[in-house]
Amino acid sequence: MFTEKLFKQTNAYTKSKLKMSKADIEKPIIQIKGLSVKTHEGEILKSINLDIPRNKIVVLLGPSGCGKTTLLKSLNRLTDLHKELIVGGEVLIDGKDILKASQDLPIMRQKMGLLSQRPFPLPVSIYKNVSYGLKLKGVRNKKLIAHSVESNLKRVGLWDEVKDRLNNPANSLSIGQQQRLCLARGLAVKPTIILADEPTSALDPISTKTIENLFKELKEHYTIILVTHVLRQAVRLADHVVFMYYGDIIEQGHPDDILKNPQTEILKKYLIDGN
Ligand SMILES: Nc1ncnc2c1ncn2[C@@H]1O[C@H](COP(=O)(O)OP(=O)(O)OP(=O)(O)O)[C@@H](O)[C@H]1O
Repeated sequence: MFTEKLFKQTNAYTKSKLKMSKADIEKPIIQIKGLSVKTHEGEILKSINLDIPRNKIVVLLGPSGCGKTTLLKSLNRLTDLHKELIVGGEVLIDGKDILKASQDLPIMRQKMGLLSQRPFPLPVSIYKNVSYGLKLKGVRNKKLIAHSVESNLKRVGLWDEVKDRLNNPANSLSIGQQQRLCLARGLAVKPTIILADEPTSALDPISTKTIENLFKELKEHYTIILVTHVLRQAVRLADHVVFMYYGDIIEQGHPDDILKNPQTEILKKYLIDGN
């Protein structure tokens, strides 16, 4: 009985995906329509239109200050935390406009895992970091929680490294391990989208490669939106590249077109200078 329930819960996402028609799977998971973000001092995003395809890695590129992080923050309404930001337009996730105040924010945010430049583990144990989201959702079944902790730590390749010290504080891990722990914490609440803002910028090359390999595996089940300044990382990972400049999308498309055959002088210069 328990095994059956566990199976049902742990496979909920796969099943919901199987229920989707081919046409639904091919529809963009996110449609951004006329998204503008401004302050009283000026525009940060200038009426952006962008479709994010499902189960792909979409890379946001562009010089510092062009609005990449602001775009990511708009997708899970972290912009709400900055009262000075005035947000307009529509962000449709699976057809629902998440900018509408009536949306249930916590549920909407659960659909999105967030990885930042530096990992922010909670100041509790490794185990509690991964179980946190499920507990918040009201799950009390200890076997189910233990299964989730183990399977998500395995998924990010951390289980063998931490299985004998699950009760140690999360901040006893290396920065690379902490970043994978944060990814496991996010995956435990079964998001459909992962927002990653330069997630490897604080990591050593080996941890970076681990995260990159994970992203390649995870895109089978998740849509990943990745901000990076590392062009080689964009080449390695991107299915779709979006190049931004001063709050606008200048070019977007397949990495072979965007990175090897840029059409605008601005992008050509960026690819040469990296700025
Ligand atoms: N809350 C805010 N209030 C005022 N200006 C802001 C706010 N948030 C962002 N900005 C401004 O908006 C612009 C875009 O910032 P954003 O962080 O989105 O850029 P970015 O492309 O992610 O840059 P980087 O690559 O350096 O991280 C910057 O000029 C920034 O100073």
